[in-house]
Parts: sequence; structure tokens; C-alpha cells
Amino acid sequence: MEPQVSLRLGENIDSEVAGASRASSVVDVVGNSSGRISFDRDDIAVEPHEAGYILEDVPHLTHYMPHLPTYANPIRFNPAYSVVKQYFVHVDDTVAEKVICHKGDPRGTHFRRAGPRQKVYFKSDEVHACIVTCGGLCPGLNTVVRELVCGLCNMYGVHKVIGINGGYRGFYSKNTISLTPKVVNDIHKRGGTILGTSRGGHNTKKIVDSIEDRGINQVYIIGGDGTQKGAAAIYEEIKARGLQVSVCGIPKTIDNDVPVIDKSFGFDTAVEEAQRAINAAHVESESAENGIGVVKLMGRYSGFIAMYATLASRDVDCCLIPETPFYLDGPGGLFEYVEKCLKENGHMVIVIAEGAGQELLSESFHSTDTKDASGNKLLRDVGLWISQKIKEHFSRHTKVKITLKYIDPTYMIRAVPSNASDNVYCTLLAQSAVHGAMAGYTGFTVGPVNGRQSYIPFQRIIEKQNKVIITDRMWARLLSSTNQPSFINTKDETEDEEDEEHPLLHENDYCSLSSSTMPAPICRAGSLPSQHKKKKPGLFKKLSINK
Ligand SMILES: Nc1ncnc2c1ncn2[C@@H]1O[C@H](COP(=O)(O)OP(=O)(O)O)[C@@H](O)[C@H]1O
Ligand SMILES: O=P(O)(O)OC[C@H]1O[C@](O)(COP(=O)(O)O)[C@@H](O)[C@@H]1O
Ligand SMILES: [Mg+2]
Repeated sequence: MEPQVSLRLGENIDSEVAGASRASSVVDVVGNSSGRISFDRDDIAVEPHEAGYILEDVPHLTHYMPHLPTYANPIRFNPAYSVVKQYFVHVDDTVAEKVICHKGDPRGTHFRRAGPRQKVYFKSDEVHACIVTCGGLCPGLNTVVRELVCGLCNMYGVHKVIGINGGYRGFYSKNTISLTPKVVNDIHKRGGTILGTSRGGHNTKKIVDSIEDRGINQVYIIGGDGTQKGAAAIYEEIKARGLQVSVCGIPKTIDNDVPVIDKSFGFDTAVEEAQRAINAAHVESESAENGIGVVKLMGRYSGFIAMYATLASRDVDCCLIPETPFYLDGPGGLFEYVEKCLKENGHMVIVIAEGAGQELLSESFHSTDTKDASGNKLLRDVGLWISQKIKEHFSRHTKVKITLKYIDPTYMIRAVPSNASDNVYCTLLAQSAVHGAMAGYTGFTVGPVNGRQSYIPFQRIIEKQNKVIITDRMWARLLSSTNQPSFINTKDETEDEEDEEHPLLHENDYCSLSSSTMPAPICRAGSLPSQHKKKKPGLFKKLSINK
């Protein structure tokens, strides 16, 4: 079956924008010849047509400004691109969210494919774009800034691009940075962001006032989950004021915790840079008698950097991440495993993500929650804590003398420039963002879905965090690479097997589960918390059978 364009019947089929006349509809169910249904995201849940797919579309300026004029895309006059056959993205092109299907499955959710359109909704010399970077640092920020500027200026002939200083709060300050291809020429070789960044300080009304006062009509917002929530609020306010301003979010997070997209920029660089710390830990531990190297890596709620760095290195004996429960004492606990490693190999390396075991730390410190300016919970140093616990264990309960070195490379990893593959990734991301804004899309985030750049509604990006699925094959690969304990005792596994009520679950069922449904860290030796046993029996064993 040929996928159909998500236009309403009676709409101009030549229109560059699917559903251009709709007020706010962003989700279409595209079916076969028997028809299709369009609906507002906020309205009702609609069952997709048996043979159709759901197009989770992004808003367009014409949804609230229906009579905007269009212009021929200036790229067609650019010698670099005019020779490329089929350079423009077809209006029907969509990208499937899931590429693994089972016989009889519905075709699932699709996103609009990113790329240049035949028509644009801005005259190049009328574009006044701004770029802002928010939240924590991440390798590649400067590359994205560079490629946004070069994409706007070199591909579309835009002359007015400004940088907002120091994150969202920079919208309220007088000073901005004028950005030209010359200014940004070398910045991709530097870590950090030339624009500066910050946490907190988001005031939607004041930001949109500033956008209006300055005559800005394209806003590129680079940042993580918090930033994208802020971008969504800015878009809503701009829509409410009826402004012809495209708002485009570019997901940034070293933690790789943004959902839907394949991975976030800077992640590859972070994994690569983490190897240096792991190597150092390995050298130190190998060179001492009963040497233990502990490396803390970033990852507040998602342990992707720790997991991939461990898999890449092969020198790591134990990887602890926020998504996995672990405990210290007793059979199957961490101390027992450390003793075993030292006995067998004379040394060991532990990688721990910063958000791992936080519940265990809270128990130790009885701390109250403190937050940063953006409202993110401030975490205690788990690396230091676990290092002390291991030292205490060996001095109090064994005769083994250990040498433990704790390495915290987190900010060093975050501050490096992006590597080659991240640079290419950042280029595609930035160019896709520019194409989308020029084509009049707004209220969208850009990112790769199954290898294809796509336009994704803000809602999908901010509704949950991407997490390591510990029942997935990737975590199983890690466990088999490190041989670390799963921190699940056999008694619990047997209980799970006996539970016939719960059918096998598909991996995608888990992708849609939030952290609240994942097991809480185990606090006591040798047993799982009771709510874990009751809520998700079979969580660990059964899914692996399904792969
Ligand atoms: N729910 C929210 N609504 C509006 N703005 C937000 C929200 N959460 C965070 N922000 C703003 O986004 C910016 C970055 O958020 P932060 O959580 O620090 O980093 P990140 O975007 O990398 O997750 C901050 O300026 C913060 O004020
Ligand atoms: O010390 P900071 O700058 O607040 O940043 C610490 C946090 O920033 C991160 O690197 C990334 O967080 P964001 O994506 O929210 O910016 C986390 O891994 C880490 O916990
Ligand atoms: Mg964040």
C-alpha cells in the first residue's frame, strides 16, 4: 500500500505542507483507500486504521496564519545543491518510529522526514534568526551553532543571525552576538559553547517579548529535556500572539536521555573520552596489588555513557547505572563480587554512573533534596561514596589490603570538542533544523529516527526520558562482557518463573515504560523490595526469552 499524504480531502494537493489549513491538528492517522482520520493531539485517542500508520506531525505557521505567502526555495539556485537530483524532500516522506515489525502489526507511528522543501515561508533577506544554548555543556554545541549559521547564510542567503548570551536568561539582556560564517568558522574545534549557557531563568513571556521586540522570526534552541520544555512554552506563547516566528528545538544531552531520537550529539565523543579515564583506572589497578579503579561517568537518570563506555573498553569488571538495582553486602552483592575479582585477577575496574545507587546514598546521609536553578535534583558523589564503602569493607571485614583509586573525569569529558562522527551528526542536525524553519514548520525538535533526520513534536521529546532498558539485549551483552552479578537472587527468579499471570513482554513495551515502572534500587542484601516482586514479576528473566 502506498502511504497517502496526510492532507484533508479538499485541500490543495500542491500544498507543500500537509494539513496546512488546520488550526492545530498535529496527529493524522493515514490509512489506505478506505479513508483516514485527523485529530488533535489533545482531543481523543484514535485507533489507527488496520493498514495505516499514525503521522505524528509537527505544527506549521500556516496552522494559525493560513494566508502566508510562499517563495521558491533559494537552494535550487545554489550550484552546490542544484546538481543533486531529488534534493528536495517529497511532501509525503515520513520516517517510521519502529523498524522492526511483526506479521500483522499496524504500521505504527511515523514522523515527518526532515530536509529542504520546494517552497519556503520566509524571504531570505527578511529572516532574523537567533540561536541560544541552554543547560549543561556537551561536546558538539559549537559545531551545531556553526552549522546553523553556515546553513542559514550559505544555503539560504540569510544575513541576520544573532547569538543569545548565556542561555534563556540572555534574552533579557541587551547584548547579543552577531553570528556570521566568518565568526563561527573555527568554533567547532573548541569545547563548550561560544554563546555561553545557564540553568534556570526561563520566563516565557519575557523571552517572547524580547523575540518580538528584536524582530526575530526564527528561534533555534539547543538544549536538553528542560530546554525543550522551555522551547515548547515559547512556541505556545508565540502561537497565542499570532507571530510569524518558527521555533525549532535541537536536542542536546550528554546523558543521551532524550527519547525518540537514535542518540544525541556529543554522546559518541563522551563514550570515546571516557575510555581515557577507564584506561587510566585499569593501568592503576593492574599495577598495584589488589588494585581497584573506580571511574564515575555522567548520567543522572540514564546510564548510557557508562554502559557504552564499558562495552567499548572491555577492561571494566562492573558497571553500575541508575536503572539497575544493586546492593553491597551479602550473597550476590557488590562486595562479594569485588572479593572474587581480586582473588581471581588481582585487580578490578568499576564504572559507576553518577545517578546510580542514589537511594543507597540517601539512606546513608538522610539528606534532604536540593535542586539546581533548573529544578534538577543535585546528586551526591556516588563515586566517592562507593570508594569509601569498599575501603571500609576490606579494612573491617577482610585481611586483604587493597589500593583503590577513584577517578572522576565527568567535567573533563563534557568539555572536549566533538569528535569526527559527532561533527558530521551536528551538521546534519543543524541543516535539517534550518530546512524545517525555512519551510515554515514550528514547535518541533529535529533528530535522527532510525538513521533518518525527522521533525518530531515537542511533546514526544519532553514527555519522558530515554533510559537503558535493563531487560534489553544490550544490557545482557554488558552483563556477559563484565560477568558482574545481576543483583537478583535466585529465589526471586524462581518466584518470577512461577508467575503465569504475566505474559511475555515485547521490548517496545518496556521502551514506553517510565522510570516509575522500573524496579527501585535494592537496599538490603540478598532480597528484592516487595513492590518490585509484585509489580513486575518476570521483568528480568522473561523478556530475554522474547529476543
Ligand atoms: N519545565 C520547564 N519549563 C520551562 N523551562 C524550563 C523547564 N525546565 C527547565 N527549563 C529551562 O531550560 C533551561 C535548561 O534546563 P536544564 O534542566 O538546566 O538543562 P537541560 O535542558 O540540558 O535539561 C533552563 O534555563 C531552565 O530554566
Ligand atoms: O554541574 P552541572 O553543570 O549542573 O551539570 C551536571 C549535570 O549535567 C549533565 O552533564 C547533563 O545534564 P543536562 O543534559 O540536564 O544539561 C548531567 O550528566 C550532570 O548531572
Ligand atoms: Mg536535563
